[in-house]
Amino acid sequence: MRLTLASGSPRRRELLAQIGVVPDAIIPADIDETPLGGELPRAYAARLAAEKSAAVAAEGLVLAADTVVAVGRRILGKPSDMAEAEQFLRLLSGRRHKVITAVGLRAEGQYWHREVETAVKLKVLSHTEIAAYLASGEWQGKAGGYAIQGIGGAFVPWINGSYTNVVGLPLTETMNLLQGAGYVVPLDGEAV
Ligand SMILES: Cc1cn([C@H]2C[C@H](O)[C@@H](COP(=O)(O)OP(=O)(O)OP(=O)(O)O)O2)c(=O)[nH]c1=O
Repeated sequence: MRLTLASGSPRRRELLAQIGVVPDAIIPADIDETPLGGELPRAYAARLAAEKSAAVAAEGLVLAADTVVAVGRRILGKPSDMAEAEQFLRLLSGRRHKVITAVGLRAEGQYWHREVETAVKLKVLSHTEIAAYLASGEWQGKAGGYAIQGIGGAFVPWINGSYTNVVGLPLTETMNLLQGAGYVVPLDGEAV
């Protein structure tokens, strides 16, 4: 069965590769990521994953995902510039927050999806740490302005839930969606 990954995120491709899933095509979806008025983080992520999967026309299965950081009702997406990344890091400093990834899988006429939440705590960040992190550029393209899989990992003393969900694709749920749609993953019996 043909699988298209509707994502430009190298992390999503690498996470799939980690479980032996190699898409037949990778086509990033170009959609408007502006939240609707009053839209809650989980609903926003779910809507974007659905829109990304629908924006790519392909035979077979189309997989898409969207990751956001949620501080209460507030949605932190990818910072648009360094000033916004700084705002996000100041807000997240010393705080527990949620990282929500919505995964969507589309096949002709059908759509399956899961929204997964991981609780993450960031340590209290000093001005020096924030300045050095901003200078590293790692915040670019990362929801909430940090990357747990990078230097940002040093800011995270605690998580509760799926790690791969924070990096951008919850592998357990993604594998379940693929299996449910009849896609044969290596864990079904092929050599990994
Ligand atoms: C919190 C966090 C997010 N991220 C990333 C995962 C996502 O790639 C990104 C959130 O942006 P998304 O809009 O979910 O995805 P994307 O623009 O990177 O790719 P595409 O829409 O084409 O699939 O933040 C990390 O890599 N590490 C982290 O610790």
